[in-house]
Amino acid sequence: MGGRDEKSSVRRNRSLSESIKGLFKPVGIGIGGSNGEANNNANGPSNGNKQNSAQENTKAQQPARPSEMPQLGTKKNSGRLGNIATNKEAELSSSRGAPIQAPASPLQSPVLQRPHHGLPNVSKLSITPLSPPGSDRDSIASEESHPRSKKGSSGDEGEMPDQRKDPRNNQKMQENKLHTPQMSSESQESGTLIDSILENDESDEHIHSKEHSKDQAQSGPYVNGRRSRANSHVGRSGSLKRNDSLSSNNVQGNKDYLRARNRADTFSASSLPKFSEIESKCVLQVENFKVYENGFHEHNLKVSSLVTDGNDNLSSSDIAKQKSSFSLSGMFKHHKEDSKQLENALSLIPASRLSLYQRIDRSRSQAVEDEQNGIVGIMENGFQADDEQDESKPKDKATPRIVNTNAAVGSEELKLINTLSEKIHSALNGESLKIEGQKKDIPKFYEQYGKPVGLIGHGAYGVVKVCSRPKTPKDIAPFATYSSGKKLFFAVKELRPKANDQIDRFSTRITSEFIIGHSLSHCHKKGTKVSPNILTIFDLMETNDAFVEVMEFCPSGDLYSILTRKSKNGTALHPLEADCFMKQLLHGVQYMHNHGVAHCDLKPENILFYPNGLLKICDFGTSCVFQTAWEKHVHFQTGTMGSEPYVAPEEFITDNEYDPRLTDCWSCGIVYCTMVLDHYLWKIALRDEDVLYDSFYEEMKEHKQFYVFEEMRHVNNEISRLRRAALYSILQIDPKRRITIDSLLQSPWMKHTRCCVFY
Ligand SMILES: Nc1ncnc2c1ncn2[C@@H]1O[C@H](COP(=O)(O)OP(=O)(O)OP(=O)(O)O)[C@@H](O)[C@H]1O
Repeated sequence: MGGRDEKSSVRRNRSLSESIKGLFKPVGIGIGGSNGEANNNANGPSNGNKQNSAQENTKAQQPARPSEMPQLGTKKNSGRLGNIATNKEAELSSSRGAPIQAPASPLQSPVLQRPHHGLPNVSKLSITPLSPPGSDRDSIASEESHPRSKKGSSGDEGEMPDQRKDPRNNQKMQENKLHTPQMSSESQESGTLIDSILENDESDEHIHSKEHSKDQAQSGPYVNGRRSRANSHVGRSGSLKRNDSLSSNNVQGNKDYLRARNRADTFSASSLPKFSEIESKCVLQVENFKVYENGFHEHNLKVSSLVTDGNDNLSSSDIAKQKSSFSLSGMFKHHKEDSKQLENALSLIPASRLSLYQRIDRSRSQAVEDEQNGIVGIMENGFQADDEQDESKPKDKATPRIVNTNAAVGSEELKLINTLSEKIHSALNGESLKIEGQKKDIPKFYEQYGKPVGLIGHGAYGVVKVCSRPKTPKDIAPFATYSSGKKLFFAVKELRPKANDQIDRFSTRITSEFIIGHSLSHCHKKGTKVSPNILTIFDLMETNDAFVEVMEFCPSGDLYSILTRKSKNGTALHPLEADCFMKQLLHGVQYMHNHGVAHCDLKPENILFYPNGLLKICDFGTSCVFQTAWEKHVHFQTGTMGSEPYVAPEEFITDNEYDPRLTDCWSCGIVYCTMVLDHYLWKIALRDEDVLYDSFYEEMKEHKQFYVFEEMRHVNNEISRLRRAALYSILQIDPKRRITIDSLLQSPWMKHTRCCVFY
């Protein structure tokens, strides 16, 4: 493993600009660069473009955010390279004797004890300040109700019996107040019901029966546990329920639900079905997360607070007032100053006879047909004659031959990149934007996206505002953004160069962010659908003094805020809720990978939510294109990308070429652990720098186990086991041994996971 020196050489092999370098005829200053290289490589750029673009894009070089929403105080530095949230407040509170908010290791088996002697207080990795000593933690986190501390619990029998019986361990637990994803007795009991419910998931029938017979052969306690639960399931109310959870009513309930549930391909972002409409009893409730007798669940995430109502001059006390009094109805008021600024915004996307989406669709469909018919007009230089019907285009241009019709970056995106790059450079050089026919044809900003109604957050390049407009007859459900009543909402992110930004770097950053996000949320060939888990990017526009990116609005904000809010109440996410999020995350990442793009900065801050639990991956500013439409092979990366706690170990090795899909997979694993543990696993996956990671490394090497994973509890033994096995395969230090996203989605754990979106 590399040391710190290696890490400091933060760079990236192939940013978007590098990926496409030379593939398309430059328009002067565009990202396209020289086409000389491209002519030598019909299949796209070589893997040798290592020189520069990492520094352009890596977040390591971004200063901390100018300001943050008050409740995100600790977010400011969280997870940014070189700027980790060690969380002074957490240290402070732990030194005051606050409960340790971490998987301390009181229950580890003797064989696991040695490696983590002398570990620092893991609470330093907390993502939020700890609760004050003696604070009332949620039942799920309560050590008293921990199944393993409960005499006669049917919890994890057969897994770690010695530990559970050891009174010293129980005492230590009392001292440490474990704050890991332990299940309360109630949850655990509900888990027994959930256990039987999960067995009846039609889609998992085969897997389950396989697992089940294996289980019968291997694990007596689990089978016995199920038998012993046969007639008594205790719900939240404590009332006894008969074990006929799949009575005819419930079966009908399931069918209704399945009918109403979002299929990924007929998906409506606006609303998941209301469970109250379905006849099924709630058997588990943790805050707003409810699990029903028919096995499905409901999230009800809180709607984020607006930081201001659009007037940027509000003081922090005003902000606090705003926050507490915020409701979605407050978003219906428009704010004059912002309206003026945005009213004159002009889209940088070129107007054309055909809409961009139509053209992208056409070019992809044409490529598929050509491929099927064996027709590829390859020119001498290996490029394909460009015979599209865009009349405005000079006839002598050629595009490379498309070999991968799934790729997010194809010829239309290349054209757009060059156009945008040119326009951004012109704008930054003070030249006014020239858009043909802009006055007549192009709808004004507020007609398209409405007027500003508030400010949702601050990013590294400016604020994020919320705009809303009334729905029109042209807006047909499912809407591509959040809708409430008669309104549609959009998130509008300002992008302003920072004082020390070079034009090229800024231009590359926003072009990457926009093009990758935009193409991912629109690219699909005939017969395939866009993933519901990728944030839709609508537009990139220029105002008088900034660029603005118009996006789908996610009213429940990001996962980081959700976790920090939860942490304040002393809870992590319920494992069933976290599993649902994980499945959605993996589907989103799988979609990206299928389209030749790796995210490279997956972390809670880049995962947004709808109140119904629908997850959206956002922030493609550091994503890399590992395969364009002209490339058959995956290009590997070098250099470190992303935010330290989520970065895979192989990224820190100097000049090591790694598969960005596997590093994304590692980050997903860390994100999952953060959701259920409520703290980072480690600050950085470098043995020299992080004793926690070192401990993980040693344990995995010597015992093929990690005490944190061994102690994690799910709703029952079987799911604990399946999840643990999956976590080991995700967090494989050697990427060659790491599971792929595709295989992970096929793993028994994910197959058993009920998810809000039906893929
Ligand atoms: N589409 C959206 N819907 C709802 N909230 C959003 C949306 N986009 C951003 N936000 C919120 O706005 C805040 C700032 O977001 P932004 O992406 O600008 O921050 P950032 O992480 O610094 O971005 P970047 O890394 O691209 O500079 C975050 O709290 C985020 O949750």
